[in-house]
Amino acid sequence: MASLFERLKGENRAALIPYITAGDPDAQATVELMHAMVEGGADAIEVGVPFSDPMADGPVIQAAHERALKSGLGLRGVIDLVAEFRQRDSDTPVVLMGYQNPIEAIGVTAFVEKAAAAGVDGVLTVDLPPEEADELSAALGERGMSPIFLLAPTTSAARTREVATKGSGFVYYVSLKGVTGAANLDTDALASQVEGVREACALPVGVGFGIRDAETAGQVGRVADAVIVGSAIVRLIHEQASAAGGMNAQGLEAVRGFLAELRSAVETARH
Ligand SMILES: O=P(O)(O)OC[C@@H](O)[C@@H](O)c1c[nH]c2ccccc12
Repeated sequence: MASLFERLKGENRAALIPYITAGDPDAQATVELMHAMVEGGADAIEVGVPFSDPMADGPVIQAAHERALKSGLGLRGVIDLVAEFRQRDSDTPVVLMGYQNPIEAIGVTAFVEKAAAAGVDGVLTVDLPPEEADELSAALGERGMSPIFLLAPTTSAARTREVATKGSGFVYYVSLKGVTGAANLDTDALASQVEGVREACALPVGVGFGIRDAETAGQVGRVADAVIVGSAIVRLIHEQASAAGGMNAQGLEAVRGFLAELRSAVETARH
């Protein structure tokens, strides 16, 4: 994770990090989609773990969780998919993105062992605040994985400093109030907000929520260290999969093409 941000500093661009919900439209498609996104220009991938009550997520990603749960995919199955992805891609960082409950069901130690063996690089537990995450964070750190935490515009400087000491890899700055998939990203305000985070936290700053096309990706790529795109990709995957009754070559090509558009916006953002 750290070496990615080091390298991109040299290239003077932000990382492009797409999010997908594992198991949507099905488990096999997830691995193929991960490779397609890397081919399109993803620098790292956030893989969402299906959960019955994804309360930080808006309607697009909530529906993806429901579809994925129908296919019966759980946390263990998601980690197996990462291991399968690793057979053909040993570099691209993978961040597991999920809620606390499935981790507790497996147990922190068993979860961390399995994730490390599969080649997971970071874990973001949406509903686990840093002050309650010591056990998980320590176990992740011992196995070279990054605990990643969320910051919001409402997060105090004191709390930002705490996240700076407890997190690693990068911090995830939620650019607006509300749930994933919102449409009211204010990129003008973002520059000073990200500056504020940087004053209290030396980790790279990833920004997500409301980035939906090349234009918004470029605007965020000017000021953030990572541009995180979720709902727009999940929506595209669903459109393609429902039109074709599954993820076929054409669907994968559409996703690859969308990533390539985002990537070129991120590449030119600071030049
Ligand atoms: O969907 P958006 O608005 O593009 O935002 C990214 C987001 O979906 C992704 O990072 C994510 C998916 N589930 C989450 C839960 C909490 C925080 C972030 C996330």
